[in-house]
Amino acid sequence: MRLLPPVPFVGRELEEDTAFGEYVVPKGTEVGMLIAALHQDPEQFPDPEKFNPNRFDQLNSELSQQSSVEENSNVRRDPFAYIPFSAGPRNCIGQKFALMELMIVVGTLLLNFNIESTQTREELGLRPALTFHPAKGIHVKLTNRH
Ligand code: HEM
Repeated sequence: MRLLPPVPFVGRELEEDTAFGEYVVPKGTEVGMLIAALHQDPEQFPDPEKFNPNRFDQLNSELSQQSSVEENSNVRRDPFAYIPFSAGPRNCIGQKFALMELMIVVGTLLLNFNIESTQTREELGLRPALTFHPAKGIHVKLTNRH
């Protein structure tokens, strides 16, 4: 969700002149926000290329009460540094459903199987479109744990 966010970018049309740092972008401009790049900001995620789920550990014990993805981010991190479901009034309406589904599916798989990837990240052959797709599928080896 951080390194390869399924939705790599979102767009908005500015309703008013908006300042981004030293630049003022006029009303009506279409702005693209590259979530995939945002998630690799080394100031927010040191050693950004590294897959390290422990980055999100701090509040994991509160996961069951979590009401938004941001709450599961490191508290010292900018609240908008990690936005796989976007943010604001038009963010993902399926966010909570998707997270529940993810936890159930991934949890059930991990309880029952050891999972080993047979590809490197480069071999996934990412095909960026509206959503990120692996060009040739995701190949894993499952070994029964029981
Ligand atoms: C891991 C899974 C998912 C991710 C990463 C994801 C991500 C996103 C993102 C980034 C947006 C764009 C929001 C924006 O423009 O600011 C979006 C919109 C949306 N998503 Fe998801 N989504 C996921 C799963 C789902 C599911 C399961 C559903 C429905 C059951 C869903 C329904 C929607 C809808 C209806 C919108 C449009 C909301 C609007 O424009 O008001 N998504 N999603």
